[in-house]
Order: sequence, then C-alpha cells, then structure tokens
Amino acid sequence: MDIVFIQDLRIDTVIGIYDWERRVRQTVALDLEMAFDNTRPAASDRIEDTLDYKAVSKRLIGFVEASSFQLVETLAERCAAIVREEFGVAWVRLKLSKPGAVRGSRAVGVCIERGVRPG
Ligand SMILES: Nc1nc2c(c(=O)[nH]1)N=C([C@H](O)[C@@H](O)CO)CN2
Repeated sequence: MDIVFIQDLRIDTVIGIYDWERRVRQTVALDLEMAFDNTRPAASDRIEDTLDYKAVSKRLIGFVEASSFQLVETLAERCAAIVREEFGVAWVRLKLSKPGAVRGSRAVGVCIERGVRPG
C-alpha cells in the first residue's frame, strides 16, 4: 500500500469547550496519511492521476477555518470524512493536534483511522 501524506498543516479555528475558547481562534495541526496506489501517477507523471495533496490541503484549510466545534474528536471525524468521501480515499489516518492547549505539554489531541486499509 502506498501513502500520500500531509504533515503539520497548521490552521487557525474556533475550537474548545471553555467560554474563552469560543471567543478566540487557536491553531490546530493536522497530520494525514492517505492510502493511494501511486503506480499510475508514477508511470504517467500526470498530476491528474495523483491524489493531489495540495487540493486536499486547500479543502481542509477552508473547512477547518470556517468551523467552530467544541471537541477535537468532532473536527477530526469531519476532516476524515471529507478526505474519504470527496477524494475517494479508502483509508486515512488523521492526527489532530492542539499545540499548547495543556500547560506542560507540547500538544494534545486525537489520532483516528477510518476506512479499510488496502492490503
Ligand atoms: N478528549 C478531549 N479532551 C478535551 C478536549 C477535547 O476536545 N477532547 N478539549 C478540552 C479543552 O477545550 C482544552 O483543549 C482547553 O485547554 C479539554 N479536554
């Protein structure tokens, strides 16, 4: 199985359960691993044959910037659904980090896997 990945995609959004968090924008960071058979684009050298990581990134930036969820779990789930449904990705591992949210930690967050991992 091949992977197309996006690392440390930082996006500002409204996220959190506390009153003060509803009034500010905080940065979240996304790491994605997306299953994709890279043999065709490797043979054709055509962007049309790829899973375009730039297109995925732009879509997620637009969605996350406009969102205002309470929980990182909800935001992660919705991002994974976009990747699977709109980009035809069979399996995705998505880590959503909230840097600096807990004093003493570099980041907190969730890591989810959705879909069926190709063999
Ligand atoms: N499992 C989770 N725990 C917590 C979340 C969350 O989204 N998922 N959120 C918070 C607060 O918003 C926190 O990030 C503020 O520092 C606490 N726990």
